[in-house]
Amino acid sequence: MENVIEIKNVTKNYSDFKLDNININIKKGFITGFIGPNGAGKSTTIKLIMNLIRKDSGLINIFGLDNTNHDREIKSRIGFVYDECCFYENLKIISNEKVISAFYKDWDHKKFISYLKRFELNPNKRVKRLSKGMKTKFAIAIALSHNADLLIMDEPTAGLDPIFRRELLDILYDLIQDENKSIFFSTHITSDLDKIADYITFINKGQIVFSKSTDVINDNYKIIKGNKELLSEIDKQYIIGINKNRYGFDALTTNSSKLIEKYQDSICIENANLEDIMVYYIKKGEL
Ligand SMILES: Nc1ncnc2c1ncn2[C@@H]1O[C@H](COP(=O)(O)OP(=O)(O)OP(=O)(O)O)[C@@H](O)[C@H]1O
Repeated sequence: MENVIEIKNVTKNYSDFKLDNININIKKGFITGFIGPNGAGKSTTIKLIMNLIRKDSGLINIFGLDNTNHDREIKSRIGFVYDECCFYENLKIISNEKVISAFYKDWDHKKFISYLKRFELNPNKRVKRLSKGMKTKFAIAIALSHNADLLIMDEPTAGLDPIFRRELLDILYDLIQDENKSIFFSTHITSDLDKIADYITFINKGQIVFSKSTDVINDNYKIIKGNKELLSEIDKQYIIGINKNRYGFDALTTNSSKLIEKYQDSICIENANLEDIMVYYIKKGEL
């Protein structure tokens, strides 16, 4: 399967943080969600992909091209949404379009106007007068209006109301039906990813915990529950993280079949969602 982004052995050092020799492959034609707790390194990774900061070592290829040597060419094919997007605050939305559209050879004015209507954004409003959510909608409208092959978004749904969030997920889902388009976005709202992501990359403390398809995740990650007696007995090699409570424990495992075989009726099993997986990996608990 073709990769649209390849991150190979990339390291970035800050005074009290290290993005530590990370490797990520983002598949062409799919939606990949990027998850991890605050300060895990998501924005740093995205800034490195977008060549906004300099890496200390490693390689980043986008569309098969080195992202530092082919900066302009690559960026013209990416729709990018992030918090510190640099629009012209004093200009109206429609005047921003005139400036920004010049950067993209495939700019589609009609599409942009239709997104403004759909997102209920007044083209004559100055950017500085937009609310946080409206600014994000404006950034999304821009990102969607130049026929980009790849959408990269850093927490695009933060600050959006649930109705628009749903609409955005529908737009992203429709977009990906064209198998040549790819989407990579970070979010803390893991339920959004439960709905639409094909792959998940999970980062913690500057290291990649895993990159897996959502099918593999759904099939393999389970929450098991048992009582206090079982807690002392259970084979800890099959447990990723554990949460003890008054009655016993619940724990994350990728080996539920082994545990069922061993403990049969003493445990009960539930599916784990992405939030469970993140929480149990990070708060591993005392095994
Ligand atoms: N310019 C910088 N100088 C020094 N440290 C930085 C700089 N930018 C980011 N960091 C540090 O890098 C670490 C990772 O930050 P990053 O913004 O990548 O995390 P994140 O996963 O996006 O977090 P969040 O979910 O809170 O947005 C943090 O400890 C942060 O303080």
